[in-house]
Amino acid sequence: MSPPVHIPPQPAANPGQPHWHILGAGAMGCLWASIMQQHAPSQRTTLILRDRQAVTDYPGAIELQQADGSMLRTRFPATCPDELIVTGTGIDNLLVTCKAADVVSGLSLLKSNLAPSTRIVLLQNGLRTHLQARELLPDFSLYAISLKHGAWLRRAYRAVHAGIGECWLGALTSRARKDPGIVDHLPSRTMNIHWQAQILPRLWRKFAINCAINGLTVIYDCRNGQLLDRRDAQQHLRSVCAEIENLLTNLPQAYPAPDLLAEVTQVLQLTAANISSTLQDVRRGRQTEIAEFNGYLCELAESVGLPCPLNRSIFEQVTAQLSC
Ligand SMILES: NC(=O)C1=CN([C@@H]2O[C@H](COP(=O)(O)OP(=O)(O)OC[C@H]3O[C@@H](n4cnc5c(N)ncnc54)[C@H](OP(=O)(O)O)[C@@H]3O)[C@@H](O)[C@H]2O)C=CC1
Ligand SMILES: CC(C)(CO)C(=O)C(=O)O
Repeated sequence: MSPPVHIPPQPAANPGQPHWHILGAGAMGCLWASIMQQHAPSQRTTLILRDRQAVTDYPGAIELQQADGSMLRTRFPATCPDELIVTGTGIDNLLVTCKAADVVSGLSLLKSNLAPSTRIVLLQNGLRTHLQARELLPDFSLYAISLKHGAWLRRAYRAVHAGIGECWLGALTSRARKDPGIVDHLPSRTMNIHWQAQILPRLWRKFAINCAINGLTVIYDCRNGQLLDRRDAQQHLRSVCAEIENLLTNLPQAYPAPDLLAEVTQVLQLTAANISSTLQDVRRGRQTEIAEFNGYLCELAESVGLPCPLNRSIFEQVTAQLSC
């Protein structure tokens, strides 16, 4: 492995340069912080960790193994919501990289540090969080990124950029729609970020893909590609995709997902060696995002009387894994 490349310490406050705060320094937070600082060394990036104890334990730097195997070691200052609230620090740009279940509570905590002009970018999988955040902050500059990059943590603050993909960035509120220039303040080349005028259809499509894949990888306890190798899993996948397609065609607020099985098959081939995020969470005994995938789909379906037995069964089986 090559020796780490050290990025110099952060510059002092520079009014001409954006200052990004990153909420949640897990796999995605470490990846984006490192790439953002590499992309624009004169900008400042501050990590927002969960609490004061996390700030005390933080080693002062993040190491990222990049997709080409090279290592990047970058120093970042860290803070936590408590400190930001007590000091009344204003946040100009916020990248939200915690899990979906933590987004609304995290944004609510930081509300006094945010102004309508604050650019807030969500990059969670799922959909519910985006809709809830939009309800919480309707007049703010709120964006969403749908991404095909993969990252995981070797241990705390040691991330691996496992799969290079693309990202689509779009507005969730009308204020954000007026500022597509945000893409220039993000590492658009390294992360392959494209501005997407209509982000919701893309979020729905990714949601459908996560509903089809993630839970099944837990049920069959396998890497993504193995869902295509096992006859029982393949048959299950086919039926689940058909149920999701039917639900999304009939749910009033949804965007239909035509040819879902074909796209899911392609994703499984491209990510064959990956362990899905949900299976990784189950193996580590961590809360999964299954409630945001099949759980949310069932809530939507059942609220209008649409049957969803396969998705309900996936939701229940995955949830049961963590409670036993
Ligand atoms: N990893 C991947 O390859 C991909 C991830 N995504 C999406 O990105 C999101 C993040 O995923 P990932 O990085 O893997 O998740 P991780 O669990 O690795 O990271 C989440 C981090 O957020 C922290 N956190 C939670 N709440 C707060 C809070 N209130 N204040 C500060 N920090 C907080 C967690 O801290 P603690 O450890 O204390 O809980 C944890 O460090 C998910 O929604 C996922 O679906 C999308 C595509 C790919
Ligand atoms: C598309 C997929 C399944 C790739 O692993 C993913 O997004 C995840 O693991 O959450």
